[in-house]
Amino acid sequence: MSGANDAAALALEVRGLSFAYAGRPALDDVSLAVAAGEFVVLLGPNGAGKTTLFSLVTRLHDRRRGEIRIGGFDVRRQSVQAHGHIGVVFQQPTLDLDLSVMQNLAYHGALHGMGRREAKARALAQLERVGLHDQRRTRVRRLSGGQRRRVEIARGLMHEPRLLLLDEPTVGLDIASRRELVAHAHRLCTEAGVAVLWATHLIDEVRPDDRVVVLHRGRLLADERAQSLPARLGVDTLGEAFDLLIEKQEAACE
Ligand SMILES: Nc1ncnc2c1ncn2[C@@H]1O[C@H](COP(=O)(O)OP(=O)(O)OP(=O)(O)O)[C@@H](O)[C@H]1O
Repeated sequence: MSGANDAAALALEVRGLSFAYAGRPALDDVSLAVAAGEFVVLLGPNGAGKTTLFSLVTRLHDRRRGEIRIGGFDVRRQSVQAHGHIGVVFQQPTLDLDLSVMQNLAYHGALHGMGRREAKARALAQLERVGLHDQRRTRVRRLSGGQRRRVEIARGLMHEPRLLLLDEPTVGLDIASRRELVAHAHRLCTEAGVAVLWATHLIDEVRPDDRVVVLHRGRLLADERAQSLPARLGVDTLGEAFDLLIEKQEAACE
C-alpha cells in the first residue's frame, strides 16, 4: 500500500522537526519514533515544546521544517490516512459539559463518518474499557475530573487509532486518579496494541521500564529507558537526572 513503507511498523516517526512562533524557535531539529504498541513518555517542563509537537503532528500548525509520519503516512501528503490513525487527548478538556457521555461520543463518531449504530457500538465498547459504561447517560458536567479524562480517552479511541497522543492528561486530578490513568494508558499498549505518547512534566508518572524522551527549550536531551538515565548521568534518581539535563541545557543557552 502506498505510504505503508518500511516505517509502517512505526506508529509515529518525526524527523528533523523545527518550528518557530513568529521567529521564536519552539522546536529545534527534533527526531523521535514510536513503535506500534509502545508507551513513550515525553517529559519536559512548562514551555518545553510538548504541546507544539502535538500541534504539528495533528496539523493544528503546519509551517514547519522536517518530516512527520503516522503509521507510515506523511501527514501533509497523505493527511487522511495519517490522521485516521491518530487519537488525541488535548491538554484542555474538549467535552461538551451539557451533553451526556454518549452524546459526546456519538458526535465524535459522526465527525469520523460513522453511522449511528456503528458509533454507538464503538462508544459502548470503549466506555466498557474505561469502566464508564454505567455512566453513559450521565451529563459530563456531573462527572469527576478523572472520569471526564477517561471519557476523552474513550472518545479518542473510537475510530481505533494506532497512536494515541495525551497532552498532560492528568492535570488537576488527584493522585489516585492520576495513577489509574497512567495504568490505563499502559494497558492500552499491552492489551490493545495502541502506541501511546504521554506528555507530562511530572516525574512520578514515569515508570522505571518506560522509554522517556526529555524535551526542553525545543530540544531533545535524552531518549532512553527511565531506569538507565540516572546511572548514565551519575546520579541516583530520575528526578536528579532530569534536573541535571535541564541545568546543562540552561547553561548552554546562556
Ligand atoms: N501560540 C503561541 N504563540 C507564541 N508562542 C507560543 C505559542 N504557544 C506556545 N508558545 C511558546 O512556545 C514554547 C513551547 O510551548 P509549548 O506550549 O509547546 O510547551 P509545553 O511543553 O507544552 O508547555 P506546557 O507544559 O506549559 O503546556 C514556549 O516558549 C511558549 O511560550
